[in-house]
Amino acid sequence: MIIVLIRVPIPKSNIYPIKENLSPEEAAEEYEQRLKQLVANNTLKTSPTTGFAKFDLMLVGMGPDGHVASLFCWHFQRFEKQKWVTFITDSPKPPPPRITFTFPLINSASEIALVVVGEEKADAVKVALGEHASYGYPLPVQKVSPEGNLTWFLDNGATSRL
Ligand SMILES: O=C1O[C@H](COP(=O)(O)O)[C@@H](O)[C@H](O)[C@H]1O
Repeated sequence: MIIVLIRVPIPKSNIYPIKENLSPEEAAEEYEQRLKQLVANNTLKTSPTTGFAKFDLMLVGMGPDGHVASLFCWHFQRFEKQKWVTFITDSPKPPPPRITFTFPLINSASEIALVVVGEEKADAVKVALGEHASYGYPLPVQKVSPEGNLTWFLDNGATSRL
């Protein structure tokens, strides 16, 4: 992400990196408070529907297991309803400790671009977008539902099983 950000004219002061010297729990709390400050000083809008911060656009990826952000299938964080930012210490994909936006925050966005590249993600894409495909449980990616448009950007590998 840093590689992307240094190529676009975003002022450094508009980039909010995760504080890596804190524990995951502290870092998640600190990040949530920073977002709330941005709402308080009108830098970020609030969704009138949910009361969570409302980003104009979120760029979201998906793992081969259908996880988005760091919201994984068999982890309770995907069901968080109150917090804006949460943490995980046993992510199945390295690194184990991570912090992540929660679904209520993600889904308060105006627009989401879901960018999925690679054949290893084709099964999860089929479950999310194909007819009658299912693993028998909903994948986190199937819970991505912004207040405005959700647009998928897929390469040939990711669509190979549709
Ligand atoms: O762990 C993660 O993986 C997904 C997918 O990553 P990708 O490099 O295969 O596109 C990513 O979207 C997510 O933000 C990250 O936490």
